[in-house]
Amino acid sequence: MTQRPLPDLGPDLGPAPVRAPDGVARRLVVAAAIVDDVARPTCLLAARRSRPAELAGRWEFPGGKVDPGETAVEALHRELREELGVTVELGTEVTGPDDGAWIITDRHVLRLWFARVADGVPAPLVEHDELRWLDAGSLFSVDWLDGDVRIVAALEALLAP
Ligand SMILES: Nc1nc2c([nH]c(=O)n2[C@H]2C[C@H](O)[C@@H](COP(=O)(O)OP(=O)(O)OP(=O)(O)O)O2)c(=O)[nH]1
Repeated sequence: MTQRPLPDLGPDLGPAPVRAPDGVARRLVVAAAIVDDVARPTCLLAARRSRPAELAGRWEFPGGKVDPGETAVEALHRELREELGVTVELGTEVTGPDDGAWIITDRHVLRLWFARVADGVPAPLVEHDELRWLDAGSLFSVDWLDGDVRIVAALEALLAP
């Protein structure tokens, strides 16, 4: 994925904005498709947001924004430690159609990696109030954030029955 750092974008965009193929500068968000087995995944861990109010109740991939001075992978490990209390081993990146990433909102672009829990038991510590393992047949039994729907559809094809 090509990521061109952009200067002087204003305080609201925060650090590390990237310009997506549509020319819009967005904040980079990193997240994990946590699965039971990165080599042959059969189920995926979904997380229900508890905040902010406009996103509460919607489901997403655990993760968050990259902080200044962090690499994307460092940010992902930090977010998963903070949000779920786990350490993970990363698998391959789930690349998307937008310079290898996924445009998820008009302000955010997502990079997503497969991951397996290496230590700890995932718990909804902050930002989430429920976690759920979904198999291929139940992937759409939860109300995913709008931007995630096409990503989940792509993952559906990658989950073994
Ligand atoms: N983490 C995550 N965010 C997503 C997904 N899909 C999606 O549209 N988003 C949006 C929701 C938020 O507007 C934005 C990510 O913000 P965030 O609140 O998770 O970031 P953060 O943990 O760093 O939170 P904060 O420090 O800014 O409060 O991207 C997803 O699958 N995972």
